[in-house]
Amino acid sequence: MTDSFERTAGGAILLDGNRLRDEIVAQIRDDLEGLGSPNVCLATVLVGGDKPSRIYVRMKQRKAEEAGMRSRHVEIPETASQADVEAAVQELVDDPDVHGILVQLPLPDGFDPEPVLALIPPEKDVDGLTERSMGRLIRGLPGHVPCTPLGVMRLMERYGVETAGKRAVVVGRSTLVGLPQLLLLGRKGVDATVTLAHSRTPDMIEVCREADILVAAAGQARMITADHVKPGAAVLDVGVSRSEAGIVGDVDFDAVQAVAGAITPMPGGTGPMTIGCLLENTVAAARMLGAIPASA
Ligand SMILES: Nc1nc2c(c(=O)[nH]1)N[C@@H](CN(C=O)c1ccc(C(=O)N[C@@H](CCC(=O)O)C(=O)O)cc1)CN2
Repeated sequence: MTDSFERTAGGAILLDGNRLRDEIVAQIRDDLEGLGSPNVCLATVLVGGDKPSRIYVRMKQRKAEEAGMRSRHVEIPETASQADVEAAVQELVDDPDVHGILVQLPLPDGFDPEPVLALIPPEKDVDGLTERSMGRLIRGLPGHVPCTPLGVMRLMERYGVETAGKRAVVVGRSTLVGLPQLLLLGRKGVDATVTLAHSRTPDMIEVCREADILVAAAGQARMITADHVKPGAAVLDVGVSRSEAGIVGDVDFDAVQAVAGAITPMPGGTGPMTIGCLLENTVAAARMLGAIPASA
């Protein structure tokens, strides 16, 4: 790992997602200004009134605007029908001025996300979560990659965490994070040897302690303790639990930072990177759709 980065009290490199997200936003803003500020538009769809989802969507819109993009927002009440949601998404699919479409997940109970996501063509699927984008990821074809696991990769790259020949353990098997993370870590050129651990994994501590890179994405507050971590390992926390005391990750930061070689804070680690990568995917979408010159 390269030195001269900010470190925790215990000496681990702080994998600062806010900082890298801000660098990404500034870079996109400069690039778009250099191209004469073309129309690049991210559309967000929020169904129902879930408070965290509303916060995430607002953050996405705000950062998109800071990056010099347009943002379009469609809000659909929980009383609407599945057909209403599908019609709203179809309208965005058909609109040539919209380059990226993001349906905030989870949808409220009673809505099926699959037919909604299936409407989004791969070029506009800036979340990378549709069947076709996931299939492309598995097949190694070009396409948008899910933002949170991509953000984990970008953080490791930015802070010089080596992956080739290293052992990686991903805890959690969600389609949003765990499964695509597994694929990204094992990709040619990244070349980690990856283990997927989950709620039915026996000997979780021993499995995690083998990891040079540990990605915690189980949604179990502070489940990763110092005992789970090999000294010097990079630990990336993707889990989010909300408590009276605020946001809590899957990693017991205070204990683990004393053992790890590098660690994400929570908040301020992988969450902001989800948004940074979403914006990068949106620029790539605009390029695929011809709104930005291919060579830029
Ligand atoms: N369609 C999608 N839905 C969801 C995704 C997603 O990638 N696509 N991921 C999560 C939520 N999410 C983005 O939507 C997200 C979560 C957290 C953050 C973030 O920056 N968190 C901050 C803390 C913010 C707070 O105060 O609440 C941090 O970690 O520092 C951004 C995006 C589920 N749904």
